[in-house]
Amino acid sequence: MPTPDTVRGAGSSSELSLVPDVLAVEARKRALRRDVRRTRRAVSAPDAAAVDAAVAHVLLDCPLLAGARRVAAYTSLPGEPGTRTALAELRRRDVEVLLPVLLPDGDLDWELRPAGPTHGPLGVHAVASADLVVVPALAVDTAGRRLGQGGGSYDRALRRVPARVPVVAVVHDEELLDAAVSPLPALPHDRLVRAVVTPTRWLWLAT
Ligand SMILES: Nc1nc2c(c(=O)[nH]1)N(C=O)[C@@H](CNc1ccc(C(=O)N[C@@H](CCC(=O)O)C(=O)O)cc1)CN2
Ligand SMILES: Nc1ncnc2c1ncn2[C@@H]1O[C@H](COP(=O)(O)OP(=O)(O)OP(=O)(O)O)[C@@H](O)[C@H]1O
Repeated sequence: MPTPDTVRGAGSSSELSLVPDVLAVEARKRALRRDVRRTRRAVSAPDAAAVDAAVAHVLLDCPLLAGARRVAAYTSLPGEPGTRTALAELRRRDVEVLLPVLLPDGDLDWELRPAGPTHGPLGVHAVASADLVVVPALAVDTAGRRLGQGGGSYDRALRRVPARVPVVAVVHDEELLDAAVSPLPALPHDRLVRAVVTPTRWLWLAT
């Protein structure tokens, strides 16, 4: 699959000439984030509650979760497809849930819910102990590219996740883009996600 938006990283012989490309990719990411945030602000409270329930239904029914004992996830923020029902159901099923704690440098520490024998943050590498990692995104394309909030937090966290552990992003249906038609802009540091969950379906991505 062509990836015209993927820019080669440091070490390339034409590194300097790529700087404007990097700036252009970052500008395209910013514009896309602005568009998605604007659309997300328009979601009504009743719709958000229905989406929260629908996400739980899709996520908990999908084979990604089968057998998982520890899941890294997140508590949804306003506008994001809700994760509250799914988190409550995971706890009801006695699945351990790791939740992110944003560090001052943008990296992510992790807390266990319910708390384990040791309370408090477990360290940035705790995400490696999950059987499944559920990540927020503003958009995802079918090649697995993910557009996040722009802090680079999950790019760092996902580097620590073993390759065998599936990473699944949660987006609204219209935020899942066809990579052949509208590929998301991406840079070398961007980590791909393996699957996506929307309020209506889940699917593996071409990674
Ligand atoms: N639910 C959730 N938790 C998360 C993330 C996330 O994207 N979603 N993160 C992902 O890394 C980390 C926290 N980073 C975040 C960074 C920015 C925003 C945010 O709400 N940004 C504003 C826009 C700010 C701006 O314009 O610059 C917004 O969305 O309106 C949220 C989380 C860890 N926890
Ligand atoms: N491994 C890393 N270490 C330090 N900084 C990084 C790392 N990966 C990415 N960054 C930086 O984070 C910034 C934002 O990256 P990017 O636009 O990909 O964020 P994002 O994936 O959309 O956000 P998030 O993961 O927080 O939701 C970039 O300036 C990038 O250089």
